[in-house]
Amino acid sequence: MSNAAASQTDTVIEMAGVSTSFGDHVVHRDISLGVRRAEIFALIGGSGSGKSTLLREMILLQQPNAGTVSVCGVALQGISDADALALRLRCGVMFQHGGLFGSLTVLENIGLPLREHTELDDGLIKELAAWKLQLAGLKPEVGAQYPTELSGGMLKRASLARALALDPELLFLDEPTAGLDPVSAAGVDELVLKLRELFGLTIVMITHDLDLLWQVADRVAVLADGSVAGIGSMKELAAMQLPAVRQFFDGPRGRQAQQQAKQQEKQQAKRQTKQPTQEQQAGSTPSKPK
Ligand SMILES: Nc1ncnc2c1ncn2[C@@H]1O[C@H](COP(=O)(O)OP(=O)(O)OP(=O)(O)O)[C@@H](O)[C@H]1O
Repeated sequence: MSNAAASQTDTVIEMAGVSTSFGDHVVHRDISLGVRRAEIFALIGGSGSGKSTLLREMILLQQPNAGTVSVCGVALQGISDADALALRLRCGVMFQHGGLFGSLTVLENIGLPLREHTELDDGLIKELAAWKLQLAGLKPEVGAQYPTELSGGMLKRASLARALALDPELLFLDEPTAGLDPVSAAGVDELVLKLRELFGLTIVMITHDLDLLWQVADRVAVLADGSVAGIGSMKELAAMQLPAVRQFFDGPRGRQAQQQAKQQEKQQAKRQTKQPTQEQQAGSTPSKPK
């Protein structure tokens, strides 16, 4: 495969020259970016910088005024209803406020996409919903509860379980740790990494959570003044001298998250030097049974 062809298939979401306005209010000016297969890609920016609007444009909830968006190789402009539905079924979305139906139990909420979009019988739907509940880190008994009975962290996990119901290829997370205590938020870091590792999901998330960004994001796009002010790994962004980017790193939370990330990197490096590598293990003589 040529390099050009390889890079095309590796880019799952492609936005080119995207401009968006609401009346006179210009939100995006000529934004271009690509999200690669199986990467964890984050959108950050100040309040009102257009993160949610950009995400909505990726999941067919909004049309830009100009430019092109393609997802999994499908151009979204002028897409037919049938193709739009097919594409939506390949995308799991976890909305910021959960979006679960209050009149349904957690298990019924998780099973809803399966009930709507598959011919599976009730028993199988229940089983699959229970598996997604477990995958999202919730105990089986939570399935019988109603959304109003759940803590903020549990609600996010239940919403994530529903987003995973149809085994999506792409997962969109809108502020997955907003409103969570640090322990619950740290659990989300691990969960996001696990999902990518287990299923090779491509994950796009909006977050203000610097810990989450340092721990899980492969690349981050910083939106400011209608454009992408910077794009790269957190390390690369931290080294940039762009004012819009620096704002995220120079506050007390930014410094703390950076220090924490550096410490974890050091600890990991130490652990790696102590542990024998797989090659070393494979090559070592097995100890004699005692
Ligand atoms: N449907 C709409 N009609 C009019 N204006 C809108 C609409 N949707 C978004 N906007 C405006 O577009 C701008 C960008 O909104 P958006 O929600 O994308 O920002 P954001 O970066 O996600 O903000 P936040 O971090 O506060 O959620 C805001 O000024 C918002 O008021």
